[in-house]
Amino acid sequence: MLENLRPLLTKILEPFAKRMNINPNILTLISPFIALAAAYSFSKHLLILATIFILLSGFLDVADGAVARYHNRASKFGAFFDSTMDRISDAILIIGIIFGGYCNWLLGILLIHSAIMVSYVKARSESQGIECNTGIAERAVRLIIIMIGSIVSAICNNPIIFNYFLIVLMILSYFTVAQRFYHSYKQFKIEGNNKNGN
Ligand SMILES: CC(C)CCC[C@@H](C)CCC[C@@H](C)CCC[C@@H](C)CCOC[C@@H](COP(=O)(O)O[C@@H]1[C@H](O)[C@H](OP(=O)(O)O)[C@@H](O)[C@H](O)[C@H]1O)OCC[C@H](C)CCC[C@H](C)CCC[C@H](C)CCCC(C)C
Ligand SMILES: Nc1ccn([C@@H]2O[C@H](COP(=O)(O)O)[C@@H](O)[C@H]2O)c(=O)n1
Ligand SMILES: [Mg+2]
Ligand SMILES: [Mg+2]
Repeated sequence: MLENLRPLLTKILEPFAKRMNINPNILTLISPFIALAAAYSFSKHLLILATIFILLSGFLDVADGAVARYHNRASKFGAFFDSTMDRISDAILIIGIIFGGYCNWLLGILLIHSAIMVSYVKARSESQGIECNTGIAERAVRLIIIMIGSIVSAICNNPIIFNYFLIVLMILSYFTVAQRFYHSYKQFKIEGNNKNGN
């Protein structure tokens, strides 16, 4: 959904990437620790601070790729490491939200499950050679929903508002799983038909 913004983002991040001639894996590794700070902030009901940490963690997630590409350091391990750290960050954030009491354990489990399923379906599809960059609630969108929910809830001083945003997040995440599954199903079918000469 936000993939169209990538060229613009690459341009914006260029001056940063130019100056940061370091191993991009360092940025990738720092990101989950910042997510941990966000989770701790959620557990202490510091919603605005948590949002700032999510923004910073998300920034590192876009910066690692930008640095890797700018300095020709992009690697297959880097892509794998980036994706793995993102899954860890996703779970850490939700655990902090559960500890903060912004959702019950069932919604929390479903949020973690749906977030992991979104990228699992993509990863399995891509492992079979099918590109799967589709679906409404990719990671950036999921983080933005959490940030907006957190900020609105802080401004209105009403934790229930955050809970409503989390319910929407869970629904959109499972919807994305279905979108990616259907997309892959169609591609596998086309591939099968081509092989059979239909
Ligand atoms: C607060 C300050 C101290 C520091 C802040 C720095 C500022 C300069 C702000 C920077 C803003 C901005 C650049 C930060 C964006 C944050 C975040 C919302 C974006 C996170 O992007 C994730 C990224 C993931 O891509 P990646 O390839 O690394 O990882 C893939 C991912 O894990 C996939 O998972 P899934 O399938 O999607 O679930 C895996 O499958 C892949 O394998 C894996 O590779 O995505 C980047 C895509 C987009 C192009 C990003 C567009 C971002 C927009 C421009 C964001 C605008 C954000 C606004 C600033 C948000 C404001 C909200 C407000 C605070 C309420
Ligand atoms: N440590 C890393 C992180 C990322 N990459 C490369 O960037 C791609 C992801 O780009 P984002 O802008 O979305 O972060 C990833 O697929 C890798 O090619 C890397 O090499 N090393
Ligand atoms: Mg990244
Ligand atoms: Mg990432």
